[in-house]
Amino acid sequence: MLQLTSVTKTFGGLTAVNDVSLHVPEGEIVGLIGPNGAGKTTVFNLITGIYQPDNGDILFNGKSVLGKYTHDIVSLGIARTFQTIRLFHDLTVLENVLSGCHCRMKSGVLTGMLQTKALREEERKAMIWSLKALKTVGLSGKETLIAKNLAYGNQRLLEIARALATQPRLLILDEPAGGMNEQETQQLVKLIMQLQSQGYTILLIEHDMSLVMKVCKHIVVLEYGAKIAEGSPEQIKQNPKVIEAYLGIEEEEE
Ligand SMILES: Nc1ncnc2c1ncn2[C@@H]1O[C@H](COP(=O)(O)OP(=O)(O)OP(=O)(O)O)[C@@H](O)[C@H]1O
Repeated sequence: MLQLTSVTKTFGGLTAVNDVSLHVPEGEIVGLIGPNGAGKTTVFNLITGIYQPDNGDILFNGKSVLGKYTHDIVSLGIARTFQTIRLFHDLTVLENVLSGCHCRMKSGVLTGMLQTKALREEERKAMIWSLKALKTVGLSGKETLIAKNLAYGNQRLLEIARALATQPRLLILDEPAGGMNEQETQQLVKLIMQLQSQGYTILLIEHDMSLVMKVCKHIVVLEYGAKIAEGSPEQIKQNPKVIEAYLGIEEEEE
């Protein structure tokens, strides 16, 4: 479904992503891990059109997304969440999810002013999708709450619901368990597996290794922008380069 081929991105003299190739097959959950500053979020920003690579190509369902605007990439079926929660904090839970439906609505300013039947039908569908997305992530009953008043873990789930409301085929999650407690993380594991069983393909950045090892079939490891390993959770756990990359960090922190 998603194929990155020899993708490189530099910022001034820094090579944030160095000749990275990775493949996310349809229906699978692929993990992207690596120490801080390894280039993981930059890879997400390249896939979603926030940055353009200096070299390489990014194909989604066989077609290059290079040069496309982020909103066009969302329309193609790629949705993401962010490492730092980016909600409309003063809007309700439901309004936040409805905002995700916007990319699927065709009505313009004129139909909006005229309140046409087509617009009302689109709004009805957006409402159905939004309620469905909230139900999927377990936030039914919280529709009228103001987003900023939700517990932190629920704000992360709301971000996932908003991403689902764009009706994606590929969901990319940037540290979805960040800041979650143990119980919230367990629920998240269940949700991610449930999303896969519903047909979503998932690419995941996560520092919580037990979550990554539980949900991912395939894991790609970056260090200093370059891919140093990839394989099954078992292969990754035993890979000397990966162990060294992570042990190196622990030693530095001591
Ligand atoms: N817009 C930018 N301008 C300059 N440097 C950047 C920019 N974005 C990222 N970088 C640098 O690129 C490198 C990779 O950053 P990136 O955020 O992709 O890493 P990461 O693996 O996601 O890290 P973390 O786990 O801490 O989120 C870092 O050295 C970072 O400082």
